[in-house]
Amino acid sequence: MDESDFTEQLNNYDRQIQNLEEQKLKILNKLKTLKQAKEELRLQYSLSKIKNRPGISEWLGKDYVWSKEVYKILKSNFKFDEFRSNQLAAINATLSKQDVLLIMPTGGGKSLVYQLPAIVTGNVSVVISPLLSLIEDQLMALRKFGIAAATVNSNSATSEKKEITAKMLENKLNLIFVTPEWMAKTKSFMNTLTKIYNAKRLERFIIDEVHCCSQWGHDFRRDYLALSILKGQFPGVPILGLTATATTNVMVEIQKILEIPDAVIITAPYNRPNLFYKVINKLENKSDSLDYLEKVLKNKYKFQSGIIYAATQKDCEELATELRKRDLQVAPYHANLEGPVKSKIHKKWADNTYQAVIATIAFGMGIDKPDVKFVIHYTVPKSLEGLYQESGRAGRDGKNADCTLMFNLTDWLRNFSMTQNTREEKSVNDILHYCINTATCRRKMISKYFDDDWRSSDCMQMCDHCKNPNDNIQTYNVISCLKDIINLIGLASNKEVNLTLKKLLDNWFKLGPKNLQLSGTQPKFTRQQGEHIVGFLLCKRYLSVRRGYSLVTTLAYIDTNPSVDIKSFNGKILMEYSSNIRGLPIENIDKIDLIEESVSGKRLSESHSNSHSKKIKKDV
Ligand SMILES: Nc1ncnc2c1ncn2[C@@H]1O[C@H](COP(=O)(O)OP(=O)(O)OP(=O)(O)O)[C@@H](O)[C@H]1O
Repeated sequence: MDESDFTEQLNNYDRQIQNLEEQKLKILNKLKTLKQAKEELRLQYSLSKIKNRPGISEWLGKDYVWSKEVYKILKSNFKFDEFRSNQLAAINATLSKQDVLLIMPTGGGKSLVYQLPAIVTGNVSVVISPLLSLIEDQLMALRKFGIAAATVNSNSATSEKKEITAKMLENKLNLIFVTPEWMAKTKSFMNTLTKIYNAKRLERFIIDEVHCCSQWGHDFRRDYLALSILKGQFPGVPILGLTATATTNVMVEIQKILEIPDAVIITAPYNRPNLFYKVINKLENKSDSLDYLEKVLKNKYKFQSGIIYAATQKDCEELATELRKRDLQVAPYHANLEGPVKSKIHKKWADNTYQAVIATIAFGMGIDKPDVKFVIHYTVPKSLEGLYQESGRAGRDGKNADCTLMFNLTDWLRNFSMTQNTREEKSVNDILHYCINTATCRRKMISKYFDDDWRSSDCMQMCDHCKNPNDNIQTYNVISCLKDIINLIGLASNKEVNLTLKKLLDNWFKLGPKNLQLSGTQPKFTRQQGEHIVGFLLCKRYLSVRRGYSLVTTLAYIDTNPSVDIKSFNGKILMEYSSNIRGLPIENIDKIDLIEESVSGKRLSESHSNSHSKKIKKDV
C-alpha cells in the first residue's frame, strides 16, 4: 500500500466516523428531548391528578371499626369535643392504611392526626422529624396525653439506646422519634425496625415537615432523600406526611421521592384569617429603615412580641446592634451561634425579655409562641412559600397579627444573583410578583400560588390592598420608560459598562456620567417610583437580570430581554400602581402624587417623548 492509498483510506474512515459521530449526537439530542418530554408528561399527569383529586368526603365517615374508639380518645386523652376540618379525614385515611399527605397551616392541628392513631392502634409508629429541639417539644406534649413515646438520637447514651430498643421490641413504645439522618445512617436502628416489621408491629411512618423532601420547596434537606428507602424496605407500612406548606409541584416531588403515588392528599385552606399581610418600601437609606423599625417596635408593637427576618447572619447581627443602640430589647439569632446561646435567646424571647429576635430563617421550625404579634421581613424572602411559612409564625393564638414585608429591588436582585437553577429563579420571580403587584389582594396571590380555592370575601380587609381596594390605584403606560431603559442599557453596553440597579437609576435620574445619560431632563417621578417601574418590567420579563461575578460576590445587572420586541406592544405596557400601598414606609411623609400629574394631563416624565407615560384611566 502506498502512502496516497493509505491517506485515502484513512480519510474515508475519518469521514465515516465523523458521519456516525454526527448521527450519534443527533440521536443523543433526540433521546434527551424525548426523556425530558416523558418526564414533563409524567409531571403534568401527576399535577392534574392532584388538582383533580376527589374531595375528602369519603374519609369523613363515622362508622369505621375504629370510629367509636377515635372519638373516645379525642375526649378522654386530648380533651377536645370535635375534630377540626380535615383531621378526621386524615385519621380515617391513615387508619385505613393509606399513604397520606396532610397539608395544614401552622397551628391547624397536625399533631393530633398522628398522635391519636398511635393510641388507637398501639404497636410502634416512627416519627421522623427534622430537629432535635422539635422532637423534645413534641415529647413534652405527648407525656400529657399518656402516650408512650421516646427518642433515640446522637445524644442518647448507649444504655438509653439499649433500653429504648428493648422497649420497641417488647411493644412498650407507641411513638419513636428520630431525625432523618439517624434513620438513614444507623444500621442498628434499621435492624430493630426490620424485626418489628417482621413481627407485623411496625404501624406507620410519620414524616414531619415532609416538604423538606422537595428541592422545589424552600427548606430542602438532603437527609430527607434517604427516606425514599422506606417503601422498598417496609412494604405495606403506611406513610403519613405532614407539612404546613406544599405547592402542587412540591406534592408531586414528595410522592415521587417517598414512592407514594396514590397517597390521599388532604389540604386545609391556606388562609390565615387573623394575619394582616402588607408590603412596604424599604428605603435605600439604612437609617430610614431603622427609624421605621424603631418607631413600630416602640409604638404600634409596644409590649408585643415579634420576629424580624433578615437575609444574612451579618444583617442580623448589625440590625440587632443598631436597634439595641436605640434602646430596644432585641437579639440576633442565626445558625452560626452556639447551641446554648441560641437556646438562651429563644428562651428570653419566649418569656418576653426580648421583644423581638432578629433572625435568619434558621429561626423557624418548632417556634410555637402563640402571641407573636408581628413578623417583619427586613429583607425580601427567596420564595412565597418562605414568606407564608415565616410570617405564619405570627398569630398562632388566633388574635390579629401583622406580617410586613419591607421590599426593595436591590435586596431582590441580591437574591436573584444567588439563584442556582431555574427552580430557584422561578421562586424569586414569584415573590417579585407578590411585592410589585399593588392591585391584587395579597391573600389571593398566596392562595393562587398554592393552588388553593379563593373567594374575594375571604380576606375581610386583612391586607394592604383590600383595606383600601380601589384607593389610588391607577394604570400607567410605561412603554416609554422601557424604551428609555433599553436605550440606557444600549449606551452603557457601547461603553462596556454593566448596569447595576444603582447605576441604571443614577443614569436615568442624571446622576451618572454624562455620556451614559439620555438627552432631556430627568424623569419627574421619584427615584423610588423609577425603581418600582424597573421592578415591574423585570417581573413582566420586559427586562432581564444578568449575573456578573466579582472576586468576592455575584452581581446582578439589569439587561434587556432579547426575546422582547418592543414594537409588538402596540405602544402600551400597562402598569397598575397604588400610591396608597407603595407610599413611603415612614408615616407623615409627603404623599407621592403621580395621580395629580396624570389628572392634570401632565406626563409621568416630561423628559420623554410625547407619547410618554400618559395616564390611562383605570377600567374598574
Ligand atoms: N380538634 C381540636 N379542637 C380544638 N383544639 C385543637 C384541635 N386539634 C388541635 N387543637 C389545638 O390546636 C393547636 C395547634 O395544634 P398543633 O400544634 O398540632 O398544630 P400544628 O398544625 O402541628 O402546627 P405547626 O405547623 O406549627 O406545628 C394546639 O393548641 C392544639 O391543642
